[in-house]
Amino acid sequence: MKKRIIVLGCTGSIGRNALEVVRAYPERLEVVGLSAHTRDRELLAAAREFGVERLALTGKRGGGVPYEGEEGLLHLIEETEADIVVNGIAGTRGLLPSLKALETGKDLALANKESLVVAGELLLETATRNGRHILPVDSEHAAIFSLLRNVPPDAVKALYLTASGGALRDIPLSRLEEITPEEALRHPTWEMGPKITIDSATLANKGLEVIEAAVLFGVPPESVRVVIHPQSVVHGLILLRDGSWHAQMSTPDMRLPIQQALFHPEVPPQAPAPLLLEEGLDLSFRPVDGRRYPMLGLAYQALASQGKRIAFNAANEEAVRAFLERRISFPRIAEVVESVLAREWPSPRGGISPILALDAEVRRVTEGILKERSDHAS
Ligand SMILES: NC(=O)C1=CN([C@@H]2O[C@H](COP(=O)(O)OP(=O)(O)OC[C@H]3O[C@@H](n4cnc5c(N)ncnc54)[C@H](OP(=O)(O)O)[C@@H]3O)[C@@H](O)[C@H]2O)C=CC1
Ligand SMILES: CC(=O)[C@@H](O)[C@H](O)COP(=O)(O)O
Ligand SMILES: [Mn+2]
Repeated sequence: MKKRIIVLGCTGSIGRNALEVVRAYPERLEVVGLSAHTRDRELLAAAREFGVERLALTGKRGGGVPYEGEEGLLHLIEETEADIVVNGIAGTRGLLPSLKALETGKDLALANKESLVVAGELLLETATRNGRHILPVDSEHAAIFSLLRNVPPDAVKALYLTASGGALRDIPLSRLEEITPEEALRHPTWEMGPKITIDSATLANKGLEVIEAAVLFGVPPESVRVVIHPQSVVHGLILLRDGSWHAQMSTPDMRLPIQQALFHPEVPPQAPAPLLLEEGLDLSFRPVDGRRYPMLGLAYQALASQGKRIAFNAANEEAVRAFLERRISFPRIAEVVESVLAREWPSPRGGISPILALDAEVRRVTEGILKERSDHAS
C-alpha cells in the first residue's frame, strides 16, 4: 500500500523537495493533500500533476481553492486521511498545523523547527498520546536521529551540529554594518527560503537547532554543541564516552532527510544525490567565533526556559523580517533579540493558547524596540 502524504508549504524549498521525493517513488508514495500561502498557481500546478483535490491556501482568498486561511488549513489536515504530514511551512505559523497533524493521528515529518522550539514538550506529549512519531527533516537532526538508533543511549557524551557559517562567514566584521539582504541571502551550500537563510548568516538557525535537538532528543543543553563546517557534508555527529565519533555525511541535498522521514523505519532504496569519495573530498571543522555570531550564545541562554525559547524565536522572526524590509542593519538583529531576551518571560502553562498569547506579546514588545532602532529606513 502507498504511504499517503500531506505536504504543507509545497511551494517552498522543503515542499518542492518533498514533491521531488514523491516523483522518485510513485509506486510507494502518494500525495493526498497540499498547502501553500501565496503562490496559488504553483499550488494548482502541483495539484494537477499529483491528482490532489484537498488543497489549502492560507495567505489569499477567493481563488477557488477548497480550504482557505489558517482555519481552512487545519480543517484540511483534520479531514484528510493520511499517514504522514510533511511540515515545510516557514516560521512559527507552522506550529498549529504540526499540532493538528499529531492530534489527528498522523506522523509528522518536521522541517518546521520553530514548532519544536516554541512548543516541543506539547508536541512530544501529543505524539505519544496518539501513538505517532515526530520524524526530524532538519538535516542535522535527521542525521543524529539515525546515528542514535545504533548506539546505547548511555554511551553518548555529546551531540554535534555542524554549521556552514552562512553567507557572511568570511566577510570582515567591520563590513557587517553595511551588508544588504541580497548579500546575506547568498548561502554558500543550501538553497532555502529567505528566513532560514538569514538565520544561517546570524547562526540563529543553529541556535534554533540546538534548542530543537535538546527538546527532541531529551538531552541537557550543554551536551548539544556546534562546530563550523563550511562544506555542509557532515550534517551531524555523536561523540561517545569512549572518545569515538560517529558521523553522518552526504551531499547537501534535502531530498535525503525528507525521504528518510517518509520511509522510516525502512532505509530508502535510492540515493537522491550520491557522494563520491573516490573523486576526493576535503572536510574542515573549526570553532564558532562568538563575536561574529552572538545569536548562538543567546540561543543557549534561551534554553533556560520555555518562556525564553518563545521570546528568542519570536524576537528573531520579527528582527529578520525588519532586516529583509531594510528597516534595520544586519548587526541590529542580534541586538534586538538580546534586548527582548533580557526581559522577564515566564513560561506559559496549560496548552497551546498561553503559548500563542506569549508569542504575540513578545512580537508586540519586539516591534516597539524595532521602532526605536530603525536606523536606516530609506
Ligand atoms: N529549506 C531547507 O532546506 C530547510 C528548511 N527547514 C525549515 O523548513 C521550514 C520551511 O523552510 P523553507 O522551505 O526554506 O521556506 P520557504 O520560504 O522556501 O517556503 C515556505 C513555505 O511555507 C509557506 N508559508 C509561508 N508563510 C506561511 C504561513 N504564514 N502560513 C502557511 N504557510 C506559509 C510558503 O507558501 P508560499 O510560497 O505559497 O507563499 C511556502 O510554501 C522552515 O521552518 C525552515 O527552518 C529546515 C531545514 C532545511
Ligand atoms: C539544510 C538544513 O538543515 C539547514 O538548516 C542548514 O543547516 C542551514 O545551513 P547552516 O548550516 O548554514 O545553518
Ligand atoms: Mn538544519
